[in-house]
Formats: sequence, C-alpha cells, structure tokens
Amino acid sequence: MAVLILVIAVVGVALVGTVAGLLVRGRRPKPLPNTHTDVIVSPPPAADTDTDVPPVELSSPPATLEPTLEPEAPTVPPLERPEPTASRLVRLRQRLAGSQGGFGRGLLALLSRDRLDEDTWESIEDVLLTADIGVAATQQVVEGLRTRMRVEGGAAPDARTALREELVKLVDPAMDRRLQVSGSDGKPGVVLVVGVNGSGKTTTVGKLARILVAEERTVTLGAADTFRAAAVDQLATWGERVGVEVVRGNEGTDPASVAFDAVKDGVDNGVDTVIVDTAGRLQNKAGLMDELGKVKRVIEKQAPVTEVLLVLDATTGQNGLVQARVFSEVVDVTGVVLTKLDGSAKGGIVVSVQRELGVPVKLVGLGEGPDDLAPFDAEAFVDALLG
Ligand SMILES: Nc1nc2c(ncn2[C@@H]2O[C@H](COP(=O)(O)OP(=O)(O)OP(=O)(O)O)[C@@H](O)[C@H]2O)c(=O)[nH]1
Repeated sequence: MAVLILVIAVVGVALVGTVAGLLVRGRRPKPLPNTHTDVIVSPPPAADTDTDVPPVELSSPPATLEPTLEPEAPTVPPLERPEPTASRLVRLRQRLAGSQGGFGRGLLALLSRDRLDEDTWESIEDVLLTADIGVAATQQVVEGLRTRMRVEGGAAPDARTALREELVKLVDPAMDRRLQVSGSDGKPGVVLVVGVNGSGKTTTVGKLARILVAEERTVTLGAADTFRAAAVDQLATWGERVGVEVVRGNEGTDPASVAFDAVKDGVDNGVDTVIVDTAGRLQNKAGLMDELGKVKRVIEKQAPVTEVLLVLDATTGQNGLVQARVFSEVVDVTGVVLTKLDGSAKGGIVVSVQRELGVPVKLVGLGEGPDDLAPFDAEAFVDALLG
C-alpha cells in the first residue's frame, strides 16, 4: 500500500512539473513593440493610412445584435506641403507669358519691320505706355533701341536680342531682391505687410508663409487686419493648412496690440520669421501714418522689423502707383509684391513702381492658388514678356 502511495505521489509531482513548465514557457515575454518615436512630429496620417490600422472594436456584440457604432473619422485635415520656390518659377512663367505675351510680341513685331519709320517708333512707344512702363522709361527704351538699330544697321534679325537687353536693363537685374526674413541676436525676422484693401495683402501673407514653410523655416502669423473679421479668419485658414500659428484679436481690436502679441509669441517660441498682416485703410495719410507708425513702434519693442512689403495690385495701373507713393511716405518700404499679374497685361508696372519708389519688386502674384506667388527675377520676367 505504502509503495502504491509512493508511486502515485511520484507520478503526481512529475505531472505538476510538466504543466508548470508548459505554463512558464507560454508566458515567456514576446519581443517588445518598437517604441521609438521620431523627434520631428510627422504630419497627421493621410486618408489611405487607415488600411494599416485595424478597426477598433468598441465592445463585444450584444446578444440583441444591435448595430455597433463606427468610430468617428478624425476631423483634422492633413497638413499641406507647399511647393518649393524653384519649381514655382518654371510653372508660373507660363502664366506670366500668357498674360503679358501680347505686349512683348507686339513690340517684337514692330521692331522686326523692314523699315523703322517714325510711325513705327510711335507705335512702339504706344505699346510701352499701354503696358504701364511709364513715360520716362518708355523714352529711355526707345532711345536705346533707336541708337542700337542705327549702329547695328537695321531691324531684323537682332530685334529680339536688342529689345531683351533694353528691357532687362530697365527692370534692373542688379537690385537686391532677397527677402529679409531672418532676425539677429536670436530674434525672429519680422515682415510687415502693408497695402490697400483688396490688393491681395492677406493672400500674400498666407502664400509667403507657405514659401517659408517650404524652405523649412518656422513661422508665426499676426492677423493685425482687425478692420475686417473675414481677413482674420482667412489668415487663420492659411495658417492651419500648413501648421503655422496665427495670433489674432477680435474684430476692432487695436491692430498694434495684435502685432505686438504676434511678435512676442514669435520671440517666446523662437520662430524664424513673424509675418504681420495689416489693415492699411487709406482713409487719409495722417490716419494711415498713425496706424502703421504705431504698429511698427510696438513691434520694435520686441524685435526690429526686417522687411516692409508693400502689396500692389498690378491691375490698378497708375492708381496703384499713387497708393504706392502714399504708403512709401508713411513707412519705409523695402520691397514690393505685385499681385494679380496673371490678370493684367500691364507688366510694365514692375518698371514704373521700382522707379517711383526706388525699391525692388521682390515677389509676384500670378494666380489665386496657394502656391501662385514667386520670387521676382528680372531676366525670367523679360523672357516671359517676349514669349
Ligand atoms: N488672380 C489673382 N488673384 C489674386 C492674387 N492675389 C490675390 N488675389 C485675389 O485678390 C482678392 C483679394 O485678396 P485679399 O488677400 O483678400 O486682399 P487684402 O488686400 O488682404 O484685402 P483686405 O483683407 O480687405 O485688406 C482675393 O480674391 C484673392 O484671391 C493674384 O496674384 N492673382
């Protein structure tokens, strides 16, 4: 009997050991999932990534087989990737050629005539004046061309080269067109954007932010156009699309206080550039001077303004030039943004505005698309004019 009990005990111990061994092996730790996270936060996943993520089961199906709720789709849209500046120029040159080609081609046709009589020279002058190049510049270019044609003896075959060289000289490739978007002493660069309502200011601020984001710079926007609530919302949308913070005030808030807050925010967060949109109501010169003067003064309590961009609508012609003059008397304009060049055949305004203000055109707007803003280049511009 004792032997029997002993045998049962030995078999029992052996069985328990085997089962325990199996259990321990079953609990052996699985390899850990990869917990490494990127230092750079990636944009929210695009719509097609949901194929990688199994649907979340909210609860086990109830006995009554009621329909289960689908998890809600995330509402945050993915961040956009703005187009790099280099490819913009190639794409937008076509658009520039489309709107300005008539002007350049008209000049070329006149210059290529067998006989360049006085009537032809007058027609050449008319074409230049119609394109808004301005009287003095027109005379300069006609003089230059007449001299060359005399010296070189006749029009064709070199009319294109001569015209190109004269126009490039006029547009002045030597002007420094770089945007001052960097600050010093660890402070952000501050770009103040001014111009009359409707010239495309807010749109330009949004597009410029995209250019800077494409160049991997960090940006904060200041919606100091508190005169028009829609402009503030418009800017907020531009910012959201590329993940750029927009500092805003309520409608009617003092624009200077919004500008101050935006630049302070930029300094505190160590961003590269703060761009400030302004209202710029051209009610009268004194009022404008007060408003923009104050905006600039309060900004400079935080960081120096590195660039003042005047936005001008190319379709407004001579009227735009009058506005440009008033703004440049009120604030030190350092660069011009010429918008809506796609909708105007008056590309000559580039020349007149540069002569009028003595500051370079730095950017051109060539459409309503988010990336339809490009750095201005004198030679590419003239080539587009000549088609
Ligand atoms: N075709 C074309 N349209 C443009 C261009 N730039 C701006 N626009 C349009 O011009 C209109 C006015 O632009 P906004 O940016 O709202 O003008 P704004 O100067 O900020 O006007 P306020 O906010 O009233 O001060 C909008 O419909 C823009 O889409 C451009 O280069 N080409």
